[in-house]
Amino acid sequence: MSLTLEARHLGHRYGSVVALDDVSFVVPAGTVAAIVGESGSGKTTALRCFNRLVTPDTGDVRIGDSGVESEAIDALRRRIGFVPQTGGLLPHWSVRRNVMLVPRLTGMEDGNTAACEALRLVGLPDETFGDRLPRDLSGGQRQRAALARALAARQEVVLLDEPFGALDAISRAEIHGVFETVRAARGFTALLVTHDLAEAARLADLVIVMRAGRVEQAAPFAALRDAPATPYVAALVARARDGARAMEPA
Ligand SMILES: Nc1ncnc2c1ncn2[C@@H]1O[C@H](COP(=O)(O)OP(=O)(O)OP(=O)(O)O)[C@@H](O)[C@H]1O
Repeated sequence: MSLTLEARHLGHRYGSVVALDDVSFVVPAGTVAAIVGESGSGKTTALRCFNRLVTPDTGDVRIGDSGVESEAIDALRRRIGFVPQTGGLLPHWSVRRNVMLVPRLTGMEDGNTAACEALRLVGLPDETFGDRLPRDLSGGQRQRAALARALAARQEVVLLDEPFGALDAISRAEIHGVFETVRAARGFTALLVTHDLAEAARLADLVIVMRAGRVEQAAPFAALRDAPATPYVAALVARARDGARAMEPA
């Protein structure tokens, strides 16, 4: 089973900076949504409302049928997979110990099996990679291990904050494939922050375009491309198209 995610009229300020200004969207159960937008548009702040790293000044966030405020913060964070920008693996712990963390904390009876399953899904079998330290992995492998950690307790909701941003184009393409495999196997609901519209188009069913703390448009990529709601969305799509052309061989 997977769960619907919903942001309802979120508002948030950091001092005088308005980070979120009446942000609403729905991510249907079992789908992937990407929040895209330029630096400072409020993407990370919106994402962090879902695991209560940020408490919005106004509005509320719901996962399934309940508001996130109604659940103890630790319990909430353990049932939501989270992949931060840097992966967030503990550097002195082996890959296996990192991936086992949440299954252990939640007392999962088959935690070991679940962790090994997650590692196999992301293409890092425990026999080969379990004993390694994060520094002994490539950047792409580290982010795969971070993805395995976020899924090891069979989480139904996954939040990803620019998880592939620091990778080169080849590792990115590889991990996109891994993400799609994992998604097909698990059927979670995911919210992904990225500044890359092409990545959003590939991985997400719904693309939420943010600008200056507001949602400009939330729609499947094809709808953004064919019927952009604002000149900003049209410009973003045109820029992504030009970028894709520049990558093609001459
Ligand atoms: N802890 C903070 N204190 C003060 N201002 C903050 C804080 N976190 C974010 N901001 C400001 O709030 C606005 C939105 O930030 P946020 O990180 O949500 O944007 P973003 O779209 O995720 O940006 P990026 O792509 O650069 O990560 C920005 O103007 C940022 O400078």
